[in-house]
Amino acid sequence: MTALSTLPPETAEALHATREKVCALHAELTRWNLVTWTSGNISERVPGTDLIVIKPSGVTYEDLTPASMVVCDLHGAPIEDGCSPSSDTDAHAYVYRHMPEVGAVVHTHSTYATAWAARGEAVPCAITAMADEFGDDIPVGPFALIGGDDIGRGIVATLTGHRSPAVLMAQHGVFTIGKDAKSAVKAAVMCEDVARTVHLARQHGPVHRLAQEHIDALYDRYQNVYGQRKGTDS
Ligand SMILES: O=C(CO)[C@@H](O)[C@@H](O)COP(=O)(O)O
Repeated sequence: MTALSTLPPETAEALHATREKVCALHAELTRWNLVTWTSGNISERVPGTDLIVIKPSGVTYEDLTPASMVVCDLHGAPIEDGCSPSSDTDAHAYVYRHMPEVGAVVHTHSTYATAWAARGEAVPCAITAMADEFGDDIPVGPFALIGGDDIGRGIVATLTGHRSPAVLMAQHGVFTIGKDAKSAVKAAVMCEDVARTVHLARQHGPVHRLAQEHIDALYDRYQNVYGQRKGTDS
């Protein structure tokens, strides 16, 4: 068990900043009604290290603090004594080991998206907001019991080579990935938003997937043109 005090100063500083950020972003899961009680969790890589920070298991959101965020290696083992890491840590860690481009992982049981997961049905890319953020349908991954690599393996198998940053794990809930925790949280927020919209639309009639050429054009615009140019004050 490595004592955090033995880490180089720059690593300790990066770790502290990541703990602060990951703790603060958990408030976005409750703000957008994506979680109930202690469900859900966020993790992020600590820059320049083979460490991650993840939510402690079973701690209510109002009791989360930066210091309670658990520091683990890429196999999900805590590197110091303290809180027990999320029960989904194995899944997060598997994603980090097999998708090096992923900087953060989020897990929720958000209502509408989890209803699609309960049916094992992908959310069809039927609205422009889906094309913007997901660039495709939101896919379904296989059901897997918690603990071990099965959930993580299903996430990686489903999202590798897929434009969507979100996957609906069958009969379980949502996992999203991103370059950083804010991106992965945004994907979770948008996943629930579009799952609700398409669900409500389908209650009153069929929904139709957008033409692929339109999905591609919308995705390219949103990912590469939308918003403020990088580096401009906004
Ligand atoms: O979905 C599961 C397990 O897969 C929940 O227990 C999870 O959302 C919350 O667990 P943690 O409190 O992070 O251990």
